[in-house]
Amino acid sequence: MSAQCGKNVRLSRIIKKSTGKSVSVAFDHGLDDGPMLGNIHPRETMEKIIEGGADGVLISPGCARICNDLLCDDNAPSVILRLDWTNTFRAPDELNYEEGRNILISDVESALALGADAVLTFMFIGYEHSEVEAREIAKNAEICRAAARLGIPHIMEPMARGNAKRTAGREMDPKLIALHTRMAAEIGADAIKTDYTGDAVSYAKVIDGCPVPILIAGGPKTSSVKESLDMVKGAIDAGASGILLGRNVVQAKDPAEMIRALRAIVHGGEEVDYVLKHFDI
Ligand SMILES: O=C[C@H](O)COP(=O)(O)O
Repeated sequence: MSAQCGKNVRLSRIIKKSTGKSVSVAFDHGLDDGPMLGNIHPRETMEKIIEGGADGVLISPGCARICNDLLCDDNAPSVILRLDWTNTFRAPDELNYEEGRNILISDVESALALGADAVLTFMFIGYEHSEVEAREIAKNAEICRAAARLGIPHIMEPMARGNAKRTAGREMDPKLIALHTRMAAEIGADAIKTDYTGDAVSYAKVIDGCPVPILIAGGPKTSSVKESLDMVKGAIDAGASGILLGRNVVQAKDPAEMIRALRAIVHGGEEVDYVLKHFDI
């Protein structure tokens, strides 16, 4: 029971009790994709994330060290530590891999030592060779058991990727998202970060079939700010427990102001038009 107490306390720092929602930022791109707009100088971006008032921030073990003093600030977000690395997002366009590869780079004990309030791992489904998918499940089950022993929430990030005919190009397919989010919940996820389907009606069905909180992932920066706000509003209207957005925050004109705008929608229940009018985003 005491380990569950630890999970509850830590998860409440990320998904706030007052609204049942979270505005968290994914800032782990350097680990898989290297330097890019928004992460060239990690400490500068982290200062913006803190200024905006994010509830949680997803970072790599290295970034937890680089930003250690910033993460001790009064208003610093909770740390969600990424425990795995992947080349899935670079393949196949950059390196011509047939399929992505994924591997653990840290563990739950190390995450606690770095100050994490939660750990997070990918759970890819849909690779051509089913043993890769099986390894993904085994990886998540292993981390899940360690997290349960040590009282730290395990957020799983299930995603339909790979070249297999049954998943290729179907990342936002409501049936696949319903499948992998439910699988993650049944393995033991405390919360889930995953793709949005693109509309509130189909997402409400995903959420209805998933017994643990879902935070949406953002994906590439949208062509307009309104598009990303519409995505967030749709997910919240569908019953999502919040957001764990990356590029649409860290590549925004002003990431701090973007976080404040997102908080108005997610925690404040504001409409997109109101936010566009009242925030300089
Ligand atoms: O899942 C990977 C990263 O957390 C990316 O986040 P993003 O797609 O919202 O930029």
